[in-house]
Amino acid sequence: MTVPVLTSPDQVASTPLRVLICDEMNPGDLHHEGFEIDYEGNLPREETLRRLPEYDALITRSRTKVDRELLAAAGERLRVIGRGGVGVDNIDLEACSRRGILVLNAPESNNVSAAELAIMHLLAAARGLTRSDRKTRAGEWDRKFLGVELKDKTLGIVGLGRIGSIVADRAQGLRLKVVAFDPYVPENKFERLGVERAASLDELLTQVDFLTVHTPLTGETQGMIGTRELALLRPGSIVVNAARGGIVEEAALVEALKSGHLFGAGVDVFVEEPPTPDHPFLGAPNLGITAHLGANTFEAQERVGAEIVGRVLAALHGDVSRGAVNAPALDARTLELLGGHLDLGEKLGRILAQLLPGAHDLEVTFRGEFAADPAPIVTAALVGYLSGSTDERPNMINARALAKERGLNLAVREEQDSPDYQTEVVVKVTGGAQGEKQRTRTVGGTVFGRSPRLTRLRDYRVELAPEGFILIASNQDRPGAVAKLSNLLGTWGINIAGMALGRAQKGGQALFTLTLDDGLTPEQLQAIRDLDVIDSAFLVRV
Ligand SMILES: NC(=O)c1ccc[n+]([C@@H]2O[C@H](COP(=O)([O-])OP(=O)(O)OC[C@H]3O[C@@H](n4cnc5c(N)ncnc54)[C@H](O)[C@@H]3O)[C@@H](O)[C@H]2O)c1
Ligand SMILES: O=C(O)[C@H](O)COP(=O)(O)O
Repeated sequence: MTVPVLTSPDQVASTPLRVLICDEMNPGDLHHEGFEIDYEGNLPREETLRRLPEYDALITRSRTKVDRELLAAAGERLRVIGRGGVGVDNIDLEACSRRGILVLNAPESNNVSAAELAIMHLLAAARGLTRSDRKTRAGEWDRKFLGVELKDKTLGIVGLGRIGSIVADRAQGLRLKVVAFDPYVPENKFERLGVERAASLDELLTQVDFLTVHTPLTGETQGMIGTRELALLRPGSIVVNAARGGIVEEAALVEALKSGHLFGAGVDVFVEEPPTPDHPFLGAPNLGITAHLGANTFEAQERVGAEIVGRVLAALHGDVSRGAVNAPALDARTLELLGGHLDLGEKLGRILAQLLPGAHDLEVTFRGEFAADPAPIVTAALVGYLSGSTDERPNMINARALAKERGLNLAVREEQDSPDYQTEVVVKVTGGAQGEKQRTRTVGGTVFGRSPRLTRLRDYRVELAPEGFILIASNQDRPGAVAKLSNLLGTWGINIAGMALGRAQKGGQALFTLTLDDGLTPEQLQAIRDLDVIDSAFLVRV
């Protein structure tokens, strides 16, 4: 795979490349040959916008919103944006990609500090720190308050990534039992960390005394802890959010504190930062607040500065192997030859991520003759399999490294013969706890012209355009099943865009796959599962 060379060596030698750091960090040594780095700390936004056209790269933290306005102000010169930290939700990645701007982050540098802050919030809430501090300052010597011990209690972690894992380790040091919910992480990571795996979020919530969230803010995690979820927690629980504002719904959290259902809470992050003076958090009882300080330690900012400056300078020299968040980068010729297959690989990966997340093995089989080295199709399948579960936005540059970090083993097989199609790509994932029965899921596809087609789902042959929503239903092969299902979809006004039937043998288990123009509500999916002619049904989004 070829990555874009952002700057030719001649250019580097003749004109210094200019980098603007507009947010506060410890940028370390600013003298690097061939570069001019301006560190401005908290540069006012209008100044950033005014000066940006003179720079090749911009380095920010979460304070600076990299939106369309900023990109428009930047003009043509800006080619790299470095985020000194993990979360890139302040950056419009789509707009950056469209303008050909590479976005990098520094996800390794501040995770210890963020994890320690989460533990601090847990302890502070358990012992009523903010309440006692406020009262004592106001002249009230209140020694009646009774806190709770952490020892022998259970901590629930949502998101067992870099920070969640460190929190688990520190919590075990405090003699807490740790249970986590993270469907995207393989079993061996739970085993290595000595953390019990919860099969679902609800299962986690009902068995913990304390809850802390450490996921990125995605469509799936936004509001994932709301009124219903908080009610599932035991009375007297404590909730911590040092990840992103809105993962725990703000109004629901305030309500649960006011009603006394929660003993306390700690937050480091808000939906809108800084919060307005009338924000309901500010009057909520036993709620410890910090001003998005998770990464604010001397140590973290020293590491963040060195890491992001190093990555940005390397990228300006054409090395985008570390920290790339956006921009799949293949040369035009490979894209031309493999384009449809890359799209296919990503779609197969995305389908498998929904059928069997958290796998430990992913195997890709290539059948037939491909117009170019098919290796990038493996990367595309990884992009699809890993997307939606990490802040790092898997792409063609970082997907293999992310897979390695997650303990996802890769295998590739090539078969010369492709009996049914000119080429076929089959992707199989395997997951499950060590010593337990392993589950596998297989999907396959081919390309007609430049359009991907599904050719195989589990052990069944299908032929379907993988688009929109795919309903996968299995039943005993007998008359009437399709009619009952399509009638039901018809009563909900849901249009069937395509359909494929497959069966292992006459009268045996059959699988039908329908592509739908719209999704289904959980109730509609349940109604399908309840049909007497259906054994199981899943909906995947491609
Ligand atoms: N407060 C701060 O200053 C501060 C500092 C650093 C990071 N952060 C935030 O902390 C969060 C975690 O960072 P990280 O570096 O550990 O990220 P990470 O990508 O290493 O880990 C995130 C984990 O969340 C899991 N996940 C994703 N979607 C999920 C879902 N729907 N349900 C359960 N688990 C899910 C992923 O599988 C992954 O293991 C991010 O939101 C980041 O922005 C905050
Ligand atoms: O995502 C992150 O890295 C943290 O939220 C830290 O953000 P900050 O660099 O703006 O403190």
